[in-house]
Amino acid sequence: MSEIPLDRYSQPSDDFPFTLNGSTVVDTPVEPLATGLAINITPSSEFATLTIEETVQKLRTDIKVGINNMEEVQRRREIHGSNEVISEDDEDGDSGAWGLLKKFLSNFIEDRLILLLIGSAVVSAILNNIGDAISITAAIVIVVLVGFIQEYKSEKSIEALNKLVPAMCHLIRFGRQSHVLASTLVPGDIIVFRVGDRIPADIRIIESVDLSLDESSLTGEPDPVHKYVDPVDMNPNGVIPISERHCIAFMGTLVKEGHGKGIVVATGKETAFGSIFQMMSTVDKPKTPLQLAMDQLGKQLSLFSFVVIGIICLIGIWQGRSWLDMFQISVSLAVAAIPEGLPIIVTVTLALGVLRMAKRKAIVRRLPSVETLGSVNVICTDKTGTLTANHMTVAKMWCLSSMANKENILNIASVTDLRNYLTTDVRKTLEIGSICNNATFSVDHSKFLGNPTDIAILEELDRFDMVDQRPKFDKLKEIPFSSKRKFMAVKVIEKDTKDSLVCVKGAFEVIVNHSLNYITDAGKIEILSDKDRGTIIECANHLASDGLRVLALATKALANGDNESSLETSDITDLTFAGLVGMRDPPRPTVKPAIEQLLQGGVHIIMITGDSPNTAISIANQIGIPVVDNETSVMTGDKLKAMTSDELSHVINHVNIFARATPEDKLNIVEALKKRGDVVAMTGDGVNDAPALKLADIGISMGIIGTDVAKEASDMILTDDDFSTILTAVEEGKGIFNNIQNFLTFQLSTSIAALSMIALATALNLPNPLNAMQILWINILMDGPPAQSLGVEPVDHEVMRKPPRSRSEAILTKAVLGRILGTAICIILGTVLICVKEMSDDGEPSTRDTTMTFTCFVIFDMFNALACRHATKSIFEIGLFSNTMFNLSVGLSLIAQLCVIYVPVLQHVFKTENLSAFDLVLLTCLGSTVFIMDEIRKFIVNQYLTNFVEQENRYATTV
Ligand SMILES: Nc1ncnc2c1ncn2[C@@H]1O[C@H](COP(=O)(O)OP(=O)(O)OP(=O)(O)O)[C@@H](O)[C@H]1O
Ligand SMILES: [Ca+2]
Repeated sequence: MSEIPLDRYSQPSDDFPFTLNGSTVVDTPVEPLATGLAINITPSSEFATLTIEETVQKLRTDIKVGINNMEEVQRRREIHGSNEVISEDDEDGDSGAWGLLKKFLSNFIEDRLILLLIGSAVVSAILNNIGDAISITAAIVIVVLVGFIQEYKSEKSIEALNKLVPAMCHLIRFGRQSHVLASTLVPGDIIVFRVGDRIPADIRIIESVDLSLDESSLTGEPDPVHKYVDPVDMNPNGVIPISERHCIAFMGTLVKEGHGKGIVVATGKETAFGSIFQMMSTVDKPKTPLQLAMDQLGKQLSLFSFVVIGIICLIGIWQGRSWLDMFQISVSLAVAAIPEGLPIIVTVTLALGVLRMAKRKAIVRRLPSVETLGSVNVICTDKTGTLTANHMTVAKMWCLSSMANKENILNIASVTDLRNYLTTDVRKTLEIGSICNNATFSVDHSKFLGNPTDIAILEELDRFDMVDQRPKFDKLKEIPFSSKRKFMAVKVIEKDTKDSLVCVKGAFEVIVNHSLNYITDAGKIEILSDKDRGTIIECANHLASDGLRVLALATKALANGDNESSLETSDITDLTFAGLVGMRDPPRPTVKPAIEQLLQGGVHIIMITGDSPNTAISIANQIGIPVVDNETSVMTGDKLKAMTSDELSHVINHVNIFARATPEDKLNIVEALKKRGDVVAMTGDGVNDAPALKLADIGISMGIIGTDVAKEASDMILTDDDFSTILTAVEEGKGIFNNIQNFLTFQLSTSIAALSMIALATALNLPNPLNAMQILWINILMDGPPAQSLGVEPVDHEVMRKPPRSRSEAILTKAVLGRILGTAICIILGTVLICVKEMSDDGEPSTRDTTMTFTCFVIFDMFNALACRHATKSIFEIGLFSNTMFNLSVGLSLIAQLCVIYVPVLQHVFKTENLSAFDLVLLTCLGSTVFIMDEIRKFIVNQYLTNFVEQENRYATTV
């Protein structure tokens, strides 16, 4: 049974057609939909009208503790099934051996060519040509079997793709909260959710704080919907439409704002999403551009082959050959020449590539993205957590009064006893840092959990012999940190003294602008002069140029006893400045080499960060992002906002850093780049990043710190949040494309050679060099395992030295076509040579003659496959044994070929006879010419390329 997690790559949330025929789906049973299917009433329509108490009672659960009995959980799972949406397609497709057999048999009927072959077997039988009839039947079964196995494999690998991103949720059960797989939920479970989460089941909301959900995946309505806990009035006319169930959070929708809590009322198929999905499963999965191109190529080739075969057939009959013979040859030729396996091999190659990428920490959510990856020429990346480790430590501190200027910055890392430096302003700075803080110590993990910036401050307290100040205070209100505001503030009241104050920490520009006073080393409060402001900014910039993230800390005393829980952004004025802290977040060690390779491959890299320009430049220098000139290469968010999209696209070519940028700026950046025709990859993790991730050609989200919203909007997820994984993915993307080109070369050259040879023989009125069975055999080699194994050729790391492929570039480039024709000509000449030599003795095609010709062709083709493993590199460079699948399938094909020649039963079927060892050696020598020829071509190409690169380098050094 194949589960379809909501993340199913083939079902992007934005274009998954929940709106059928323009009308929004509403789950009333009365209205059958255009597809002829009515949607069932789902439990949420009833629960929407119940109060919280009624819901709790009905589902026998507890708001605080959740379900408190494992047996009960199991019982409910047995009744309702696991919380997964399963498509009906897969359900009956998997109903055991019978389902498989049915599928297998349907292959005989669906393929018209196979039907024709069956027809010809029947005709042979009627004409008493039993031998022929049996052989053809055997051949048909083999052909269909090979195709069937491949198709099965392709389906299996696509199913595996669907399971790559399991949905998770925060569950309360047995009185504890835990992070679990969404598939484990049962009705009655209590769930908490917050901004960025995806709703894991249909949930009756019992707590809602500023809660609004994006239900577009369900209703097609783009605006977020507010949700609250009050029940909906009963609807006398029947069922309440989905859009009016404002106390229900539906499975698959996304939390856009706020947070909440709720009781699971329906899971899996019983959810609104599930009931709609069941209908949708009949809708065709979208194909990737490459698959479409392959389909088209297949159609063109079919048409071409049909015309050629038609002509061959007519000429043959006109020449007076047996029409049954001609019919059989033509149909076999059609089976062989038409690369019907092509689309499947492409799909399998893409799917296997995606699985390989997943092992290397990049999960591609949509198949077409694999192709786009190879064309990416601009990567926009976040700094914190992607380029850097996201592990912050306080490296330096500075206070105005006790340290005066940038010469006296306190270097925390190099001081052994920090207690000696604990002046009042330093103490205040740290106190504010611990009060304005959301990190918590987890005894379970024996470390701090929360925002790395917050953690860094708490971790430093010990060395100053200080303790967390939060237990002394009651928190009244918080303005949470946001990348847009760039500060965080809390209003607290001291428990003992009832002193009320505001503590703020954030980007130094913001804090300094809102500061009126500063605190001295003796604890007095003095007016902050403009000169002082200048000094602070100078020191902050000095810290930043060292690659540190700089935060300023400030406070503001309120009236004693002020316990009103209100705090607005406008209250953050007239602050008292305390000090600066500089935090180090070291670059990930893997990033520098990755950037070097990407730059070599002509990829433009842009860092987008909320940190200050100096911090960004310093980090860029450390990891090798070129900053040619601090004026043109670095742009701040303010400057960016003042520009139009057109203006931006004119200058963006030179920009490598956007500093003090907000997630909203990312959208403008992507737009400007796309305007230039760039193929853009953009990283992101927050809810605000989603629009930019969607707009980018490849939206990349972070597996660890990313929100569900960002993941949903993205095309690819980095499970380790590491920038260098993007390189891996781009590399794989390019590699997969090359592999596809390579097996295309192999298939098409074989196909053209076979077709031309028969056409030639017919046109020249010579006997047919290959009989129907032999042609079908060649078809199996060509469409089957050897071709498939070319698709899993390991990636050659040198692909990164070539520039990104243009998106409009055809798969069959001139170079590829040249290779195909060259190879085909070589095979034809060689095989015709053998054929003519063998037939020259008596002019009649004996069994030996066709055996020789047939074996010659097969050996040629295996050498051809070997040559096709790489477009430009010698086989000895890539290693004869680097593709085990290939060696295995070619080895087995050759053994099978020997069986066909030497095993008596098969001799009968294929009309072959024993060949001498000398014959085999001769054929091998001849067959290897196609390989040798290609090696020579590669040598010449490489020679030319090296010269070219040398010239380029020489040019680069002279400039
Ligand atoms: N938890 C926090 N509390 C207060 N201020 C913070 C906090 N985190 C960051 N800042 C301040 O806001 C600035 C911008 O941080 P922000 O988190 O927006 O950067 P970012 O966009 O995450 O960085 P990047 O794009 O490199 O990942 C920082 O330079 C810092 O001064
Ligand atoms: Ca074929």
